[in-house]
Amino acid sequence: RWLKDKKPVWVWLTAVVATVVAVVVAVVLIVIAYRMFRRTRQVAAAAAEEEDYREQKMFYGGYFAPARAVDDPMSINANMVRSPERMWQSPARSSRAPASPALMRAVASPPNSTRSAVGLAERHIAGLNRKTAPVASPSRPRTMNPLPGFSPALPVRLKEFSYQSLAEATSNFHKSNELGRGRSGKVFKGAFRVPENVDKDDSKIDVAIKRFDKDIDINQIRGDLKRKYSLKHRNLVTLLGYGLHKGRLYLVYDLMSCGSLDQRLYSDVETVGADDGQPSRHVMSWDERCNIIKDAALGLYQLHVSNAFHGSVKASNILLEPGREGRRARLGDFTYSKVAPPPQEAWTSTTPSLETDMLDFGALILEVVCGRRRSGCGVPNFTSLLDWVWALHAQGRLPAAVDEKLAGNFDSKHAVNLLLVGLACTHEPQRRPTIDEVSMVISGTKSPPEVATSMRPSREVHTSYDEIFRNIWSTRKA
Ligand SMILES: Nc1ncnc2c1ncn2[C@@H]1O[C@H](COP(=O)(O)OP(=O)(O)OP(=O)(O)O)[C@@H](O)[C@H]1O
Repeated sequence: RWLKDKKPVWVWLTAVVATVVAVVVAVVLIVIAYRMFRRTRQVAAAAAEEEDYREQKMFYGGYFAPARAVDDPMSINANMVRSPERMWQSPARSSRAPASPALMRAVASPPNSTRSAVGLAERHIAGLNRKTAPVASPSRPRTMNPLPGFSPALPVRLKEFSYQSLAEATSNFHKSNELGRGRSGKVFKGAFRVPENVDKDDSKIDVAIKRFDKDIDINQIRGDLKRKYSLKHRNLVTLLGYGLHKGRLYLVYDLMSCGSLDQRLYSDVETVGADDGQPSRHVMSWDERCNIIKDAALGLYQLHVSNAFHGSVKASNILLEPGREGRRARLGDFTYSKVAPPPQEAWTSTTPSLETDMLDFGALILEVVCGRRRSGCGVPNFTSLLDWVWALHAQGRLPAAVDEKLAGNFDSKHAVNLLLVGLACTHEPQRRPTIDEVSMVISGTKSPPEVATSMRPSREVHTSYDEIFRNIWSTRKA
């Protein structure tokens, strides 16, 4: 109609200018909205971090004190950081890949550098003391890595407990307080009284106390405890303290009220929380499984960037607690004894190291996705879960590995990604992905690696560290 009306040129010009202005205004508004959204997210993340640090500062009302100045046992592990273009690609990649020059400079910087976990903690606490704003403060530490949801750990000073206080906390290690049994001892539920909080709600601190068996050689762990520090992190079960009595070692940990992953994953009957007291059927949901894998990955990432390895990543060492949206997980049962793996010349594919952690973590991912144990997986003709999943992968039927109890209620693309990254962790050591790579696949910020069916590793490489550890343990006992 406009054309027919033969409007004068100035009308056309005005229309064009108005359109351009409208588009520019729209773009500006979108940019402003996006920046505000990002800013809100940053503030929320900073507030969560702030909360973490505040909690750390007042760690159980001062009963377990946060560390302030320590000989930093934690420094960024240069070997963990690689440039993105090198990820997945280099078959001949050295497991001790050289760090980027920037990182090498950071690592070479003086002790108490702001890049160490301790430095970060101290700077942060100092920042809090000055009541600085969460985001704007120049003294606030930056998170060390780009993983979504990750914040660095803080050091915690270990407390030494007398046998008397440990016995009192557990009613003399009464059977009714027993939480579980591992290869090296029993774990009991306990509670310490906090004298300064007698009239308050938090007058008791619930803990889990691991009592090592009498015949366990505790020298390695005892040496480890000389460091007197542990880590507090939302994805690690903090070691709070220890006790020694008549050659027996006791370790005191955060109590994780929902027990361990193996107890929940492999039992689909649950009495806890049933309204009528009758056992209720409960299958761990897909979202909960994804959260647990993510939490465990962030916990392991914290250890690996701290130059430590775990050495026993398995479902019984993933401990659970209630979260806002289902249970959340923490990686438990680690000590500092595993800081600084042996020199490279001394490595074999099975020497406990960051790489064996990755093998175990890959097996853990498969266990959670498939809802089956890594050995004795319950599939006819297969004992090893890894063998079964590799076989399905060879047939192009990976989704069939997902736990059938989920009755199809899962995101099949994400499930396949998890299975692929789990399989990639079972490659020979130097080709296994690192925990930062795995974490990115888990959080969906990176695609999984190519896993050709021909890449299936030899059986020796399949050997879980757990089995090796059992052998070492029995040799030691002998
Ligand atoms: N902090 C904790 N909070 C709650 N329960 C715990 C805690 N630590 C351990 N447990 C329970 O105690 C059980 C035994 O733990 P423990 O660490 O001794 O054994 P493990 O990891 O199975 O074997 P090991 O460490 O000897 O190889 C766990 O499976 C878990 O159910």
